[in-house]
Amino acid sequence: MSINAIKDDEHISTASKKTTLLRLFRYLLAYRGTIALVIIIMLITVAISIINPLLIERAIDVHIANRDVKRLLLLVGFAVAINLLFILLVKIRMYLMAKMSNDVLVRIRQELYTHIQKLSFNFFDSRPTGKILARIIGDVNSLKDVLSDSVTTLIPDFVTISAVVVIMLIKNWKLALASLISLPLMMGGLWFIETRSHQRWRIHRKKSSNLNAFIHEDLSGMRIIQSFTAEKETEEDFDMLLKEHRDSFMDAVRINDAFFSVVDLSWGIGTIALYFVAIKIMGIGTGNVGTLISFGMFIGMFWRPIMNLSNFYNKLITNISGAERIFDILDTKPDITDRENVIEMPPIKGEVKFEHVSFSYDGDTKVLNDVSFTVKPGETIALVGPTGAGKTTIVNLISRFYDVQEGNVYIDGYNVKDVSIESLRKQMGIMTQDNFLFSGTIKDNIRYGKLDATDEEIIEAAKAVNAHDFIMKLEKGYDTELKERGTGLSIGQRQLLAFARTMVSMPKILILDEATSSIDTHTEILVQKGIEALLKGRTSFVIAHRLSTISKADRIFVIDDGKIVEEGTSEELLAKKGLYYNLYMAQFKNI
Ligand SMILES: Nc1ncnc2c1ncn2[C@@H]1O[C@H](COP(=O)(O)OP(=O)(O)OP(=O)(O)O)[C@@H](O)[C@H]1O
Repeated sequence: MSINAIKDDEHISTASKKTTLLRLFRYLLAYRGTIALVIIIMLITVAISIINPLLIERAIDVHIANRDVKRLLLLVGFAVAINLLFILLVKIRMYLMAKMSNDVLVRIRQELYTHIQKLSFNFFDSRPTGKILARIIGDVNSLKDVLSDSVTTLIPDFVTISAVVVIMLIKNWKLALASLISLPLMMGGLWFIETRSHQRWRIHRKKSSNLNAFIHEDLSGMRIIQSFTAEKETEEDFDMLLKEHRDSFMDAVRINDAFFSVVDLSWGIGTIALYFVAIKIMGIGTGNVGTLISFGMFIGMFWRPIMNLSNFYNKLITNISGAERIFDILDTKPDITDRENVIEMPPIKGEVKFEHVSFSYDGDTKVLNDVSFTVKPGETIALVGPTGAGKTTIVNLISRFYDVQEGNVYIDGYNVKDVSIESLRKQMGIMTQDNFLFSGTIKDNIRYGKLDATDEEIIEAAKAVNAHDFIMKLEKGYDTELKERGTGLSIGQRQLLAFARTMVSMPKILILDEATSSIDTHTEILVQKGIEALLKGRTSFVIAHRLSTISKADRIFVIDDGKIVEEGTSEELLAKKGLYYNLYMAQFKNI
């Protein structure tokens, strides 16, 4: 199943509901202290609410019946005091619960984020970003109520229900049974609804994810959409996804609404049964009307928590698919991981060797086919070739973003699979065409290359790649805040910043996918010089588009159809009159 499409529903590996729930509640274990405190508070509040009807019964049947005003006033005073305590305790409980459930959400979100960062390119190749975002933000949010309600509802309401049932049975078992007569009806009803509801909420979450992915892509590509005046087409897609989202919601919510009707109905039947048995069968009269009133209150105290529990159950069903989706990501293993007992790559010189490397992205089509080469430390290699030839794939394998299926990749004689990924990538500088700039200052963006770089190192790196002058012309220099993705800067300026970022990390091996976009001549010269500064003294692989880079390279690899078909300096290759000559003539003859 394709998951690399916005309109396709994701495939989620679904564990049983019980497993998902247990896993979710395991997060609460870290908060045992808070939970214990909340339970104590709840027990006190439950006790207070159970005492209330007993106080009323006593007030009516004893003190009012005996016209004992003094005792009645004492009783009222006691009732006010315990109910004020009740209000205070509820407030404390709400604070504790809100804090705990938020902390758990933060933890889950952090776990997800850290895990996603470890996932391989393969994971990102196959999913629109919006769908990943939907899980980190939306699905995690959906757990908030479930987590807090599980403590505030589950435990105390079970305690209340059990206590009320025991008291009712002790006081009058016939009335108790009459009140609870509709319990089987409710349970059957809820089971019937639940089996149908869960599936529908699962579908709804997938539709939300699709919509999210679409909006994310649409906003990221807004410039393109507007420049191609494709607003109408995207609007149609949006409408379609919105309709699916709405329909799936209506579908799910329709059946959920029945939840409360079932509980209401059962409550009503229980109340009618109570009064019917009490008055018609047992003939309870005016003498012990207090018992009847307190039973009426107990019935409420029995059904209200049942209502709460069904409400919780309802939320659980609505949101458990969110938890399933989160655990689905947490259970996704990165394809590229450190083997057991990997060693740390020592500081390298920069020799790169491919030995009979073949590679396929999908396990079917070979994108690289028996590629072998050795590059000496400090050499600059230009990779050229038609589009789709396999240039990017070669450089992706050097940094081990994917694992080769056949053959081996060695750096300084170390197989890249035998060293830790971190120690390998730390010594490489990778610059793609998308010079991604983050929101933050210019300084922060350059420092990204080496997190502990001093301001001096940053300025030195910027000077080396010719970025310093334009930075100093900005209003706040290195402290200028960049807008998202550096939209306030020109393309050339963004490139220079990306150069500085790589420069500061001082990599031994540099991988550069040279940008093709045309920039003004002045910046072009700066960029050109920036590239030269970057390449100096390190092994470099440049997917080269500029003639100047190509002609200055020590060697050129001409890639075609997953193979190195020609290799040599520009002059040597031109003399051969092969593929390079043709590419060169097609691209540069007018320069
Ligand atoms: N993530 C991927 N999943 C599946 N196939 C891919 C992936 N990336 C690239 N390919 C395929 O592998 C082949 C080589 O792609 P690659 O990006 O290495 O070519 P390239 O020479 O760098 O092309 P260009 O000059 O256009 O960037 C292409 O046929 C491409 O469609």
